[in-house]
Amino acid sequence: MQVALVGLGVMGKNLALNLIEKGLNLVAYDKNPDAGEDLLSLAKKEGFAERLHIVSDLSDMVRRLETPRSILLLVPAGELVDKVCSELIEAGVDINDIIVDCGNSNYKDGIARKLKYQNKFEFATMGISGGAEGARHGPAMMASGSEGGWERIIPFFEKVAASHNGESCFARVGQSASGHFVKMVHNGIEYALMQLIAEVYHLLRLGCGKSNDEIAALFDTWSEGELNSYLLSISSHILKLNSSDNTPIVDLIDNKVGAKGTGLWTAQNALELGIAVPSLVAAVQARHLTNTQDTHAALEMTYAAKQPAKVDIDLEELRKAFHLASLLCYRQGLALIKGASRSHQWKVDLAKTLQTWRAGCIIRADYLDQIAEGNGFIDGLNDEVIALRNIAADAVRSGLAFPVLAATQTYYATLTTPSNGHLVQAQRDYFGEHGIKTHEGETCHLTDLTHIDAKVR
Ligand SMILES: NC(=O)C1=CN([C@@H]2O[C@H](COP(=O)(O)OP(=O)(O)OC[C@H]3O[C@@H](n4cnc5c(N)ncnc54)[C@H](OP(=O)(O)O)[C@@H]3O)[C@@H](O)[C@H]2O)C=CC1
Ligand SMILES: O=C(CO)[C@H](O)[C@H](O)COP(=O)(O)O
Repeated sequence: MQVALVGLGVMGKNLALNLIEKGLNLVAYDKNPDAGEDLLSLAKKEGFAERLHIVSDLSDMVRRLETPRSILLLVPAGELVDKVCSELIEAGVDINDIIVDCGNSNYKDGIARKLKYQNKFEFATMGISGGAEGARHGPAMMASGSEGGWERIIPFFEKVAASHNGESCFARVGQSASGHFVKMVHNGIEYALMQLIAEVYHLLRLGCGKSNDEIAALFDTWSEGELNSYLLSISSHILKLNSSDNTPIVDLIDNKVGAKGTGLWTAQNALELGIAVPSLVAAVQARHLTNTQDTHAALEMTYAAKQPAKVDIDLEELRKAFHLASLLCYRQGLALIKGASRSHQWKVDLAKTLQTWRAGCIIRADYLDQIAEGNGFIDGLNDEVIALRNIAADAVRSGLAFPVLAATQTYYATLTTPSNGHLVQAQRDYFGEHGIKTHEGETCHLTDLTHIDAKVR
């Protein structure tokens, strides 16, 4: 089988090597000729360059491909995707060809492009996760759509993707551009889990005065049990890295955090759909706050100045709190996918979605077994509930900032304790005559239930 790949950066180069290694013939192009040369020399070194053909323009690529053509794009999201699509039309792709956008594109752009290109070629979308290592050795692949062109390439993607217990982490999760929506939410969860780990680190380092090595050792102990996850493992590894003069690498890094858009889109979509994902939103805003010039988060860049320990944390309680908080981040993401699927009629299969996250991707974790068992995956975690409450309280008492930990504890409490919406309903009706709904389900006004002599002015 033969496919083409446009964009040979971090993801494209590594996916290209993976594709060739698995037996595919690849025609590859990047606007930067050095990227093609670099890929060719890597493929030579690994001994499978005979299945790789680097081209220096898209017309040559289109000419060389067997028809119907299958072309993958791994270029930065946004206008560049349309630019490459236009160039490919110019180069001669036709209605029988499939072009799969594999970047982190906004799913709304995917829906628009499907319509825009419907008479030119088949436009399909697929989210990929796993970074450079995943792309090289087996990423998670979240595809969608029911187009005919997929049938040609699916058997191959199933082999190229990571696998978990012998099952591929490639799936067409639902209809339309739902694959990109699922990848977007994957990243929203990713932001929240990264921030949560950073907050646990923060509490231990500044709150309890532990060293990077001690925290790394604790993370390693946790990884030996049910908390084993890719993000926890890389965090421990990072904490153990030292510069040549033995300074911990983390202490040399500025604390302003960038973002490319998927976390923000997750928050925006959740707000638009009316689905609560407070931990995911808090993680996006935590990044924003690191970039706000006049906050301490931005000004006090490093941990170099030693601060005295302020809180006494029970480490077993911290482990349990971290466990429940992590599960709750996935719960929010899955609720968002479910709600969006219902609104857009995408028929997203959550079991297939979770299957794509089992290996290869950034949010892979052993406790996904627990999540895959179904909706009740946070039921019965009574000790963890108490632990989350106690740790959140300890954290707040330290005076340091824990946006995701606090939001997650509040999220759980909101799910499981009485709400105070009745007073807010009454306030809205008092000033704006918006109406209230009673326990009996009757819609009326405060003035239907009581006589109000004179309203507060
Ligand atoms: N890095 C990651 O961990 C992940 C990234 N993604 C997504 O995958 C996509 C690619 O990401 P990544 O590989 O990191 O990005 P890179 O910036 O490393 O690579 C993009 C490549 O596309 C090339 N390119 C740009 N414009 C064109 C064009 N018009 N024609 C051909 N090639 C072009 C770039 O060339 P040049 O450098 O000369 O501009 C570059 O080599 C993005 O959408 C990203 O969000 C998804 C999952 C993980
Ligand atoms: O998709 C990814 C991982 O799954 C990319 O690494 C992405 O760039 C991460 O998002 P951000 O750059 O906003 O942190």
